[in-house]
Amino acid sequence: MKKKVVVALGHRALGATLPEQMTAVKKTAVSIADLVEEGYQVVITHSNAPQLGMIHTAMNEFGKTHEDYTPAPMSVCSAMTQGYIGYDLQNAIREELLNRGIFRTVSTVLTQVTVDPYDEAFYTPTKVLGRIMNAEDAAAERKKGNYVVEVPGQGYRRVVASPNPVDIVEIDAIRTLVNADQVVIACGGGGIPVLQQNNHLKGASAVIEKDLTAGKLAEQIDADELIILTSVEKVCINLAADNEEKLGQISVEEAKKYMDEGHFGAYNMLPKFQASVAFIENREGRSALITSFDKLKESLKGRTGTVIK
Ligand SMILES: Nc1ncnc2c1ncn2[C@@H]1O[C@H](COP(=O)(O)OP(=O)(O)O)[C@@H](O)[C@H]1O
Ligand SMILES: NC(=O)OP(=O)(O)O
Repeated sequence: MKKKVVVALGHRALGATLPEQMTAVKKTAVSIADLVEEGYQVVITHSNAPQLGMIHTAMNEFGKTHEDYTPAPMSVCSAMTQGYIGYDLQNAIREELLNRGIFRTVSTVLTQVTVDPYDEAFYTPTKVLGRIMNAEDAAAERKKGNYVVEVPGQGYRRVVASPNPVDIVEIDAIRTLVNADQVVIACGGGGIPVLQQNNHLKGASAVIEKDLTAGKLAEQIDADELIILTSVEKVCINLAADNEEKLGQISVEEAKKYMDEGHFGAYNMLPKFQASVAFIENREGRSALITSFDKLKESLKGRTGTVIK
C-alpha cells in the first residue's frame, strides 16, 4: 500500500510576484515529482499571504476607480489565490511528471475551512499580508479601516485575523481524489475561511495559518506523514544564540517542551510544531518532517531535517 503524505509549501515554493511564482513552482514541482516517483500519494497545501495581499489591493483599487467593478472581500480574494496558485502549481507538477514519463492527474480543489465566529483571533489581527509599505501607504491603509503594524527594520505591513481551522468542508472530495492516486492541491492558504450559518457558508475576513490547516488535513485524510517544506533545513533551539542547536529526530514530548520554552517564532515556526504535534497526537504512530525544499530527498532517507515522531 502506498504511503500518503500532506506537503505544506511555504513562501519559497511560490515567490511573491507573477514571474517569481512561475519560476519557483518549476523547482517546487521537482520536489513533488520526486515524492510521486518514490511511490507516495501526495496532497499539497500552500502559503498565500503575499498573493492575497497583491490580489486584495488590486481588486479594491479597481473597485474604487472603475464604476463597473466592485471591491472584493478577503474571502473572495482568498478563493482567487487558490485558483491562481493552484493553476501554476498543478501545471508545473503535471509537466514535471510527464517529463519523467509519469501520467497522473493533478488538480486543485477549491477548499473552504470553517472557523469559529467567537475565535479570540478576530479581536487581535496577527497574520501579515502583502507587501512592505512606507509610512504614507500605511496611513492610507489605516484610513480604509485596515489594520497595519510597524515591523522594525522593514516598514509597515497589513495584518488580518488568523482564526484556527475547525472543519475542512470539501474533505470528501480531497479523500476521493487522493485515494484514486491523483495528486491533489487543497486547502490553499489555509483554506477559504467561512462561518457556518445553517446551510449557508459566509466568507470571513481572515486568513487561516496554512500549517495548522495542513495538520488537520493530514489527520482527516489519515496521512502517514506531514511534510512541511520551508526555508530552513532543520529547526533550532536557542536560535541565533551561542548554544544554538539544530534538531534532528525528536519525540512529541520533546517538541512540546521546546514549544513551552518559547524556542519558536510565534507566527512562523511555532504553528509548524503545533500542527505536527496535534497530527501525531490524533493519529498514533505518524510522524512529521520539517525541512527545506532542497533537502527533501535526503530527509526522506533519514539523513537530515527535523523529524517529530
Ligand atoms: N527555532 C527556529 N528554528 C528555525 N527557524 C525558525 C525558528 N524560529 C523561527 N524561525 C523562522 O521561521 C522561518 C520559517 O517560517 P516561515 O517564514 O513562516 O516559512 P514558510 O513560509 O516556509 O512557512 C525561518 O526562516 C526562520 O526565520
Ligand atoms: N495562509 C498562510 O498561512 O499564508 P502564509 O504562509 O503566506 O502566511
